[in-house]
Amino acid sequence: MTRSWVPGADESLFGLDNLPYGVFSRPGEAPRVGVRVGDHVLDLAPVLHDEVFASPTLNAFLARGRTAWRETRARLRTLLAADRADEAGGDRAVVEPHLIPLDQVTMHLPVEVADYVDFYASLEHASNLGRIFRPDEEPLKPNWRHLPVGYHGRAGTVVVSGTPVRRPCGQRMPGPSFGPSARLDIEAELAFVVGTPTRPGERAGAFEDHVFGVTLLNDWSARDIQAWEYVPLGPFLGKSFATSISPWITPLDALEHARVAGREQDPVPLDYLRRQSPWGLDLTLRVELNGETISTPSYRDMYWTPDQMLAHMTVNGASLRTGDLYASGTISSEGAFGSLIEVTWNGAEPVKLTDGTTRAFLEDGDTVTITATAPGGIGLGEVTGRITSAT
Ligand SMILES: O=C(O)/C=C/C(=O)CC(=O)CC(=O)O
Ligand SMILES: [Ca+2]
Ligand SMILES: [Mg+2]
Repeated sequence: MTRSWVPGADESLFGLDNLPYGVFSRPGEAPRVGVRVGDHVLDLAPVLHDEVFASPTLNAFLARGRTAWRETRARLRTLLAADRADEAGGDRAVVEPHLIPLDQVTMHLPVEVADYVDFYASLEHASNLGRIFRPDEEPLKPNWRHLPVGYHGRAGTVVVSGTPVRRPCGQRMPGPSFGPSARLDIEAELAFVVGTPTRPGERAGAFEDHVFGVTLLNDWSARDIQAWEYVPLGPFLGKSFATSISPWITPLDALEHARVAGREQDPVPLDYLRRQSPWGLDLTLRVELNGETISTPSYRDMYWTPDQMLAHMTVNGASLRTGDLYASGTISSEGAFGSLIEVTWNGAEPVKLTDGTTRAFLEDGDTVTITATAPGGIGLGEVTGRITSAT
C-alpha cells in the first residue's frame, strides 16, 4: 500500500490504492469533478490545471481513454503520497488547500448516463426468480447459459445515491388493478461505466480499453407491476421509475487485487463470448434495511463476467457511447441474496427487524443502503435511498 499524507486516508477504505471519482459542489458553487481520499474530496481542476475537471460530469474525462485515465491516476498518487509530504515547496503545500471535507459538499450524479442496460448474470438470482415468477417451468430458459440475458433500461431516471425514491403507481398484479405498488423491492448490483466509445458496426475490443470503472447500483423494482407487464417483452415500468447509483466511480485499476477468473461455464460459450483475461471480481456487498444488515452477497461467483456482457452488447454492431452504463443484474450468491423477493421468498418468510416489525417488501419511510468492499482495503462507497409515499 502506498501511504498518503492526507489525514485518515490510509486507515480508511479510500486510500491511495482506491481514488474513486465523483462530482461534488459546495453551497453556491457549480458542480465539478473530484477524487475521494479518506473523508475528503480533492478538487481536481485547480490541482491538475485541467478544465476537463471543471465540468459537471465525468463524461469529457472518460472520453479521453485509458492512457489518459492511467496518467491522471499516477499523477494523483504522486501528489498525495506521504514521501513527498515534507519536502520544502513539495506537493502537500500546493494540494492541501484543494482538499475539502466530504461533510461540506453535496455529491451529484457523476456521469451523464448515455444508454443503460441491465443484465441478469447471477445463476442463483435467475434460478430463484424463475422459481418464483414461473413455478411451473424450468427456472432457467434455454438461452440463459448461452448468452448474458439483458434488457435496455431508462437512462434518464438513473439518480445519485441519496435521492428519495417515490413509490410508483401502475397496473399491478392481479391485473388490471391500478394503484401504488405494494411489492416494492431492491436489486443490489454492480454497474460498469463506459468511457471509450465504438463506431456503429464495430465490436468492442478489450474490456479494460472501454470500461473506465464500476459503481454500486440499486435497480428499484415494483414486483407487482413487473409480474403483470413483463410477458413477453420483459421489464418496463416496474423498473423504470428510478435506478440509484453510488456517487463514486472506482477505476478498474483500483480493482487489480479483486480480479478472479469468474465462474466456470458449462457449456463453453461461443467464441465471441470467450473470456480473454480474468474479469470476475472478488467483491462483497452489504445490504442494509433501516440500518440493519439483511444480506451480504458476493459478486465473485457471478456466471457472466462484465467483459462478456460488453462483447455481447456490441456483437450486433450496436455502438457504445461515452457514459453508457451497464449493470450486472442482481447479485445473489449461495444463501445471500440481492433482492427482498429472494430474501423473503416472495414474502413468505418476512425479515424481522430489531424494532419488532417485519418486512416482506419495502414500506414508506424505509431506507436501503448498499455498500461493498474489495480486497486490499478498497471501498465502493454506498448507494442509499429512502422510500417516500406514492402521490
Ligand atoms: O426473471 C424475471 O422474470 C425477472 C427478473 C428480474 O427482475 C431481474 C432483473 O431485473 C435482472 C437482474 O437484476 O438480474
Ligand atoms: Ca435488475
Ligand atoms: Mg431500475
